[in-house]
Amino acid sequence: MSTQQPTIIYTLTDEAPRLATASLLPIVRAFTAPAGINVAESDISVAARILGEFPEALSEDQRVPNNLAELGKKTLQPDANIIKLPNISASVAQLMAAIKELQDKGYALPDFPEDPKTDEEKAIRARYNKCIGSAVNPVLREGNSDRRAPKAVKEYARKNPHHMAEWSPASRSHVSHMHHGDFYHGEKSMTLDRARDVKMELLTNSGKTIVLKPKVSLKDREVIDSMFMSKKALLEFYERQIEDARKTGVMFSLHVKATMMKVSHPIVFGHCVRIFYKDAFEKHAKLFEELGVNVNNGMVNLYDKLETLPSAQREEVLRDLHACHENRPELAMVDSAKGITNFHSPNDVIVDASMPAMIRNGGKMWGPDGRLKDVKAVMPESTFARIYQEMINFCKWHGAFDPKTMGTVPNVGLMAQQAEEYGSHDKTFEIPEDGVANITDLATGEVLMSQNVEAGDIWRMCQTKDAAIRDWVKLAVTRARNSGMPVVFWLDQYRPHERELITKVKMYLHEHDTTGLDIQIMSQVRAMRYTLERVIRGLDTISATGNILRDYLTDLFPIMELGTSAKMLSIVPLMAGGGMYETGAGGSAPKHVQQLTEENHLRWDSLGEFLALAVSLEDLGIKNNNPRAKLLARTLDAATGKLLDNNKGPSPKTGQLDNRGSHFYLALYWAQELAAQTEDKELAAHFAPLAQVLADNEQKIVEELNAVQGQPADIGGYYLPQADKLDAVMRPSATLNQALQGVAG
Ligand SMILES: NC(=O)C1=CN([C@@H]2O[C@H](COP(=O)(O)OP(=O)(O)OC[C@H]3O[C@@H](n4cnc5c(N)ncnc54)[C@H](OP(=O)(O)O)[C@@H]3O)[C@@H](O)[C@H]2O)C=CC1
Ligand SMILES: O=C(O)CCC(=O)C(=O)O
Ligand SMILES: [Mg+2]
Repeated sequence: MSTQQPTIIYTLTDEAPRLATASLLPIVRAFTAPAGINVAESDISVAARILGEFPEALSEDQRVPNNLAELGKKTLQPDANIIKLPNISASVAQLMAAIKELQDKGYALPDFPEDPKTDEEKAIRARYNKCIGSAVNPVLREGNSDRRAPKAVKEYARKNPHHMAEWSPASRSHVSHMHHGDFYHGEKSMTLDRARDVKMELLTNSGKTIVLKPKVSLKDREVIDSMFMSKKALLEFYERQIEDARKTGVMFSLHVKATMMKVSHPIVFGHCVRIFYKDAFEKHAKLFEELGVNVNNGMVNLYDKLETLPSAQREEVLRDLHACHENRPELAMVDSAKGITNFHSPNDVIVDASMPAMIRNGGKMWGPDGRLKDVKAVMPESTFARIYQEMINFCKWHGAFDPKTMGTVPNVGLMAQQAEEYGSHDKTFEIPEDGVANITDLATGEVLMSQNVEAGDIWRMCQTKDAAIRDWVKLAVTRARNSGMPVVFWLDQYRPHERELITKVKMYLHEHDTTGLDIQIMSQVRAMRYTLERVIRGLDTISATGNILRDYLTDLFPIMELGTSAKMLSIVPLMAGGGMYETGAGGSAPKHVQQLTEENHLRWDSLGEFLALAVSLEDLGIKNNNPRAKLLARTLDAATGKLLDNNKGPSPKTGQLDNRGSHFYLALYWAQELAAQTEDKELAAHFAPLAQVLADNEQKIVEELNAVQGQPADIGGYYLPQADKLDAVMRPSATLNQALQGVAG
């Protein structure tokens, strides 16, 4: 690869997007190569990240570079142009499954130490921990977030509205959150007066000093927060909510984000499971301890451990677990046919996607009997849970949203430089003993923030850099100016962290010409109400939010407006000048892989990839003064519009056009657009034969693509599919493959 050649880095990730890439990337390359644009790959899948972490365990030919670290460095360079597909943020159970698959494939990785004791085990565990949870996004997102539905997509949704279930004012569904003892209520926050190095330490009531984090380097004007969740308050809260659900006869459902909040939320999740099955956990406490059961990783962890017991003993435990259900409410199900509950695995129910799905379903979730029912959605942390209750209230009063008429709510989200919760993982601790948790200046000994905590409380520190906040305000103003939409900063003056942000937002707004712009600051609940009042009148409102609400709102509104967040344009203008173009705002759709392996149908919609590629090309065109890149971007957008108009997106049903078929149509329309344009005759001539051959063979290609469906497909692995098998499954049309090869020359 010449260093002069403009390059787009396309990430290889996991699950459905990885499968889709096997089909789409050859098409992308066929179109970009004639314009002199190189498309490089960077494999940041969980499998590649694991392998990259343990080079010494692998033979020479098995070793892979640490792509994530390389890509992280790239985001700091002004010429970065990265297309980032969603990746698995792995739970412990997923990580263990991935390790097992790799070991079975001959990679001599060490076993995952579930309960590390020796120094060696602890060191291995620390390395594996780097691969758990949201390990990619905080590293790559060196910019704030701009997520919106492009005009064509919104228009399409208005003309082709997805199904929205009805909302009844009599619905008993609601959100339950803590009213004291959670992160919101105990938060302290401050803006630094200068750069400082601090430590996090616990002074126990028994007189010990435990240094939990020896050094955190903080920058001048950075906002830091110290907050804790009381274990006692959390357990009481769960007990009360479980009992309330039982008494009132609604289903119980827990919604957390154990993937992104990889340290705190598995603990929060585990407490709920143990309280729900309290009697069985008390009775078998010793046995569970011996087995090393850890339901922070879900009930699946317990079931797996029980497999090692003699059958009589196992049956007894299972009977006792079942008996708990007598005195407990029904649990919402992930898969009622298979008996998989919300407690099975902490990565099955992820709040950003799970709450919108429930609201779209008229406030209902699936029950154990396979019926949709009203539900108590339990989200312990009140900070953000309240927005969902506000939306539910609104739906009960006004009925379901109407995708035909509703306005749009784009988001400008603060996330750069590991803002807020993103950077908190290595500063989150389960408190071992009662005491005082201090953040102390290393040089002066000054205690900056102090909390009284008890054993089992979760204490954490968050950081938000001044430069990131300043850039976020700028992005919000730019978006307001470019779109003509009002902006609401969702900030709560009663929350200490957000009070600090309000001061900075007001200050940095003065750096911009805001004449004629409508920019307001409102607490979350008011912001939601205000936005929804506009939404039902067809009015658009930009939400400018912190990191968690960025995540929540960019699934919530798109799922109401478009049926899915996969159709979002998701741009990260990198602070160093480059660009990262994410594909959609959703995840990696694990259920789609199952359908592919069972029925050879991939319902993944690559619209997010199409949109991302167009802005990536446009950016490349502008920054490199490359007219061909700009032309590719324009024609790709036109092709995507045509694809929407002609309804050539993938169908969820096996036997109909799927992901691969939609890629074919994109190629056809893109080639036709390029052949038809007159500003670059050479490129037109280059693509005319492809346009012709694809059009002539449309029926044949679609038949070839559809004919393979209905049978199981073997891709040679889940976390590390086998390249040749993946290729064969995802590129089954010889006619299409030949045509693409022809254009590549
Ligand atoms: N940017 C990133 O890296 C992100 C990664 N994740 C990770 O993804 C994994 C799965 O997360 P989960 O919470 O289940 O959320 P997902 O968004 O993956 O799945 C929820 C549902 O959304 C629908 N969906 C999402 N994307 C598409 C698409 N492109 N085409 C069609 N339908 C789509 C599917 O609905 P249906 O089943 O009805 O087809 C899917 O089942 C987790 O490991 C999570 O951590 C999550 C969010 C962002
Ligand atoms: O990083 C993650 O784990 C998920 C991110 C996510 O859901 C999002 O950015 O919308
Ligand atoms: Mg999300």
